Amino acid sequence: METTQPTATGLELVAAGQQLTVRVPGTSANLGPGYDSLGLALSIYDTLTVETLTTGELEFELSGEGADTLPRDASHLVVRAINTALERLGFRHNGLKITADNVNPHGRGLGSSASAVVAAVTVANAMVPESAQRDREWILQLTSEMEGHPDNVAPAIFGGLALSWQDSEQYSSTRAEVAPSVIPIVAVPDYELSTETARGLLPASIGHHAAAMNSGRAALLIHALTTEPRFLLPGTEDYLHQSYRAEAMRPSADLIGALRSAGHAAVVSGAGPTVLALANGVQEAEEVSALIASFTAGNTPDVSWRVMTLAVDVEGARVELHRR
Ligand SMILES: Nc1ncnc2c1ncn2[C@@H]1O[C@H](COP(=O)(O)OP(=O)(O)O)[C@@H](O)[C@H]1O
Ligand SMILES: N[C@@H](CCOP(=O)(O)O)C(=O)O
Repeated sequence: METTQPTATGLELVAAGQQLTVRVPGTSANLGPGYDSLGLALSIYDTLTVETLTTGELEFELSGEGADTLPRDASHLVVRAINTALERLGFRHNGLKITADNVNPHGRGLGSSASAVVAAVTVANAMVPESAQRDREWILQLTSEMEGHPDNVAPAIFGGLALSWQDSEQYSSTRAEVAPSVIPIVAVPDYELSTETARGLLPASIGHHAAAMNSGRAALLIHALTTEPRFLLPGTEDYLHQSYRAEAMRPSADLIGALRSAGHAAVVSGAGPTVLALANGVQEAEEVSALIASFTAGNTPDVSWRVMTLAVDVEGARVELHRR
């Protein structure tokens, strides 16, 4: 336990004795050509419960992913995000108990940090009196600022397929409905790659030809995901980021190459190194899983993979319990 001292000047104290639980989906961003703009909410959930205390202390009960490595003090991402959100709302707390059960693997390209800040800001917003609470657009704005890009936080907040964009410092997002036959399959390797490192591998600019090619594929991808999934393979071709990052995730890049050569729409999930395949129907999903198993057994013997057939989450972040 450590004593916390959030900035006190002019801030109101939130009511003590509150307990709030939020369940937040993991997300896969980019989906190939949708760099920093497209993201899909996935049926893999972290659960965060926050209790407001009167002791001025921070208490932690962490289980699952990161339980052994995450800090148990004010530097914990969830505490930092709660403090920032409360301050923006004009409030502060006098101690918190954080209980987190994390399922989403960290540093793998499934938006774990985005899910953590969305959960934290959603909880902070629910902690203040109703008259001071803000809407989900405000949560989108603040969490996009924290992450530096909106493509993971938007689907984590709203669920489904999020199409996000930025005007100067203003972030916006809208949602599209994914065709019911589309099945996401993820292959999560045992090695990590931080988003910050992966972003550092990208060039400062790209040529007009690549930009034009990417625009066409991004437009096609929306149509493929929502209306005609038979176009998923060409729709997931990317010209902006994957090739620059491939050397930092060679086993994942090789698996993507094998899946695409066999006709399956496979991409780097977020900044990697998880591989996301988008199958059109159950039969293709089974073929994808079988190909992942045989390819990884024969070609990436030093890497162990966790393969999950998931669903598209359509709810987004949900406050499940709200007691005062
Ligand atoms: N639930 C969480 N609670 C606290 N910190 C988290 C949580 N999830 C992620 N993080 C932090 O974010 C880092 C991973 O972020 P990042 O490199 O962006 O990868 P990812 O693709 O998983 O979002 C973790 O190493 C950890 O420091
Ligand atoms: N558009 C971002 C997405 C990062 O996603 P993450 O799940 O790896 O955090 C990027 O490609 O850098």
